Amino acid sequence: MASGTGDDPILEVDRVTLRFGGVTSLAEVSIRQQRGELLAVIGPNGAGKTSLFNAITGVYRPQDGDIRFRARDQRPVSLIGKKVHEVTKLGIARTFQNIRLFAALTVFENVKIGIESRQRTGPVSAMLRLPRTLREERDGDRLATELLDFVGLRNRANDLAASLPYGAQRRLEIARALGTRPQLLLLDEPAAGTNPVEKAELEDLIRHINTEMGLSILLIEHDMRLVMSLAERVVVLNFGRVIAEGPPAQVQADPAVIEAYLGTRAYRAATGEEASG
Ligand SMILES: Nc1ncnc2c1ncn2[C@@H]1O[C@H](COP(=O)(O)OP(=O)(O)OP(=O)(O)O)[C@@H](O)[C@H]1O
Repeated sequence: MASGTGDDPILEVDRVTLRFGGVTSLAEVSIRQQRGELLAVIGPNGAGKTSLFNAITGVYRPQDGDIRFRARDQRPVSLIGKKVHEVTKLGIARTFQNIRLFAALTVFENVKIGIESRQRTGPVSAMLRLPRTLREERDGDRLATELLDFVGLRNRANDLAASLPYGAQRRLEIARALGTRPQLLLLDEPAAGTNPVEKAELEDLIRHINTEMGLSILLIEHDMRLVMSLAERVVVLNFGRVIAEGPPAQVQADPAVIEAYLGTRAYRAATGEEASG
């Protein structure tokens, strides 16, 4: 759901280089995402996809380059040197490749944690239960219920997060991320480990977040069918470099991409070839 025809980037990754000792996980990576766009980042294992998310969200600080985020009606802000919670406050949320939920808390409480990370009340006013605290709490409860409704988990609100089936845990993680009221949502392999039914539900959910909520989405996903069906544009990383970008069909037919993927599980899944080694 790219917004109009004008150039209105929400995220600009500008020649970013990230190294760990001798390993270069991102090499002069440049990516420009338009507001409202559902952009996928693909690439073989170790290509640098999660490193890119970690660089955007303040987990890692790149040695070179800049990353700029522009919230609606705001000036661009550099994310370099920002802490994880500062990046969240600016309007960027993420989910993780390996689900990170509070297993011993309820479904509702998990979403409330996301919401409270953006609320303004400090510990003192929370303790004194000042009017603003009470109002924020009511608003937070309402938003949590709406989000659980949106991801189809309202009837599981009081269950422990750990008791949910795997696909539902993935949807809960997305609800928690949405609780921070992001403008840009980073999804790191949201369908990993899910069965075909759960995958179809996640596909619908991701599409709705993009079209109904109007959020920009940056999606890392190994499932090519999902990428091809959801993404408007695809960026391909290999050994930390961007080797191709464009509409899904064009990227899929790109010889450099085919070569990078040849023999990998993702390629076989995409082409329907049998796993022959
Ligand atoms: N904290 C770290 N310390 C050292 N090397 C790292 C670190 N994080 C990432 N790397 C290296 O950076 C490279 C890119 O890794 P990254 O996890 O970003 O790839 P990926 O594309 O997300 O892979 P996958 O699809 O397997 O998740 C790899 O060589 C990895 O070993």
